[in-house]
Amino acid sequence: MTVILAAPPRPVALAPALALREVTKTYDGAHTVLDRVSLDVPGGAFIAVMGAPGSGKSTLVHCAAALDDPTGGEVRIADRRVTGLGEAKRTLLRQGRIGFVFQSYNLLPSLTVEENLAMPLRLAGAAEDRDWLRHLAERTGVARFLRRRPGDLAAVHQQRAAVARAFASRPDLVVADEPTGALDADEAAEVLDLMRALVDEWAPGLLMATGDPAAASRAHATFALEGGRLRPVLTAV
Ligand SMILES: Nc1ncnc2c1ncn2[C@@H]1O[C@H](COP(=O)(O)OP(=O)(O)OP(=O)(O)O)[C@@H](O)[C@H]1O
Repeated sequence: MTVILAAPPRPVALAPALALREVTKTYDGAHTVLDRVSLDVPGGAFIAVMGAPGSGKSTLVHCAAALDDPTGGEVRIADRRVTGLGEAKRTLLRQGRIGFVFQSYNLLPSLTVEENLAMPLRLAGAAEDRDWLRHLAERTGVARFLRRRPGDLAAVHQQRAAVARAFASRPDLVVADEPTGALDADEAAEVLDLMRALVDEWAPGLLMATGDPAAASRAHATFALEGGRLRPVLTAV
């Protein structure tokens, strides 16, 4: 019998995957990097934030993903207020509800690809779901590498595995910080197409920081971060 795995069921989300309200981040009491930034990332939306080096893209992503606390304003993930949560609750929220893709993959080198993919579910205390992990690995093109260690893989396959890991817990939100920064143009296109397809199929919100206009062009919408403020980038139709 052939078992066909459907896309993972998701409840209809009324709240956006991510809501930033008047988020401000000031370093050292003087250096304001984010200045009252508001942004909604609905489920099923791939949103890019572009900006020059040092404009605050990583700061924005870190505040959005509960890795850092804003100085002011509010962050909500799937209608859960993140701002003001204690570290233990924020860790639980990150493990269960947020997926991460970094420029340098950040796979655990001593674990196999399969163990890396299983890690988010394990950390979130969820039951192991081998059918889901197998489906995820096939969908992201890393099934043939499951027994290998990340260091044995080409860069593009490492990033595919990192994308798989980011979606493993069926998160509300995926954040990607320069996910193509270590890849050549063809590899970057491959990874971006994969991320876009997974957002379209599985409907988390995805917030990507990038300095690369070609990467941003794969998003549903793009914003520029300048002087601490976000402005929509209009694209030609
Ligand atoms: N922990 C910190 N303490 C003090 N200043 C910081 C800290 N983190 C970042 N900054 C400063 O905030 C500004 C924005 O940094 P951030 O890394 O968010 O920008 P970015 O757009 O992601 O840059 P890049 O593209 O070069 O990674 C920079 O001037 C940086 O030096």
